[in-house]
Amino acid sequence: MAHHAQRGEGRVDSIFAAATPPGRGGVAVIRLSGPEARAIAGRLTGALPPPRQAQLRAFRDPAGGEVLDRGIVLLFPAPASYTGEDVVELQGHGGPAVVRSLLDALRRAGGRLAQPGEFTERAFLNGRMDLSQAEGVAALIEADSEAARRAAMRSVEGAFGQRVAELGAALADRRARLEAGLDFPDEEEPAEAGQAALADDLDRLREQLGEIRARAGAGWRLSQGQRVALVGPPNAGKSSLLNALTESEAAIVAATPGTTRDVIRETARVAGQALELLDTAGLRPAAEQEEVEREGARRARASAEGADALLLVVEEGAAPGPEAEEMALSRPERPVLLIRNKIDRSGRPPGLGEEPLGGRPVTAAAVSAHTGAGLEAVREWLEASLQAAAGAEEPWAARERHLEALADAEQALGEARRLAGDGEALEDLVADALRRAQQRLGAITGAVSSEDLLDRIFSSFCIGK
Ligand SMILES: Nc1nc2c(ncn2[C@@H]2O[C@H](COP(=O)(O)OP(=O)(O)OP(=O)(O)O)[C@@H](O)[C@H]2O)c(=O)[nH]1
Ligand SMILES: [K+]
Ligand SMILES: [Mg+2]
Repeated sequence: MAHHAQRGEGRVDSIFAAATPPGRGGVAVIRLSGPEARAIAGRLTGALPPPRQAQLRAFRDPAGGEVLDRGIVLLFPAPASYTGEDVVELQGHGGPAVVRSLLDALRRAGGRLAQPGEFTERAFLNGRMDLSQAEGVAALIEADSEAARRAAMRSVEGAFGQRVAELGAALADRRARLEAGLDFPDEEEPAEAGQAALADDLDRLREQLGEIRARAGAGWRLSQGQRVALVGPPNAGKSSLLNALTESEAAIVAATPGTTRDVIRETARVAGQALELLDTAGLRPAAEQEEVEREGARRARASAEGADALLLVVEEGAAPGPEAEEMALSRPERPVLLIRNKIDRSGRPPGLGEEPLGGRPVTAAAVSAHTGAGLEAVREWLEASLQAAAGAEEPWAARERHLEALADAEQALGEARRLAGDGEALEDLVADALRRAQQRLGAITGAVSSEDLLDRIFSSFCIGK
């Protein structure tokens, strides 16, 4: 597989890529890494500057000597570079033709165009970072909110990987004790004492794992972006609210009930974070629905199902009706805001309050989609509820594969704990479950990894990283 040409037997080749995005800009950065990086760059620039010193050079065609561009050269010698190899950076003018000509010259000078994520993969293979940190780098680049950036930085700086590695080491210790027979030393010692100590230790380890899962889970949800659905009876003003909250004209608004049939999606920004707002068809009792309306209601239900929070919209003074109310309360843990719209007609002041809905209190907001009154309170409610729904303070940027590994480890530890609690001295089985948990944790940091796993991880990176 080309992606891993540098690994295994044989020599390591030297790779290059533009580190800045395609398009036009003031400066484009091209990076080279590998044992031949100095020689290859030197064929374009002549003598390289001393390490970490920026110097101006002409970038020449290695064959004809034509000056392709003029810019800054930087050398980062191995091992104290991003990849752990010799790295040379060329900073040229940020135009597509300039970048193309430099990349072509580097290829002819003996380099190979890097695969997506290949620089970071080399950093991992050379021990510059663990896998969770490498994936944190990808999360940092993908982050488009302040909260996601912070979570990614925590992972890049190694907090996630370190906690996972510490727990893995604790599991290894516990397993070593078991395998050495220290818990159940001889026939005279009552077996219950050893059993109880083992059970206590396993409880503690599971608690630590639970904390890690909570923080990784919260980070994963952050990276997913959250969805909020507008639901309610026809003509309540759902589409008007979608437009007002997203400052768009995405949804058709009309005085005719049943205007919205398809689900309309639009991005709203709340506290610097993008969330997806869904406008849905108005809901009436099934008996009154005609064919298209029924399909609209089905789509509304499906969208509401997966939403992280619901805005239940009614006209001020009206009831939501059983269909909308049932949908709003279908998942008790999910935040619901009851919106009383069109207060411009009654002159009621905007603001938040509390009202019973299906027997439990929910927050209610008095708003006007027309004047915008009360919409700030809706945004604040969204910010607070979605933060709470993400759970855990100080989340770590994490991917789905991390959550899977943590869930598997939790299952294995749970099994170990059950065996320990059974009162049977099944040391081998407990040790075996601990080993499985440890292995799954090792997959997060890369202590345990396979070529296949690395391929999947790094191929999702952008080129030049
Ligand atoms: N006075 C007043 N009228 C509003 C307000 N919001 C919406 N309307 C009007 O109410 C009617 C219905 O608005 P829509 O936004 O289409 O309502 P909807 O809930 O999306 O309706 P359906 O898609 O048919 O279910 C339109 O005539 C809107 O102009 C408001 O805040 N004040
Ligand atoms: K309407
Ligand atoms: Mg509508």
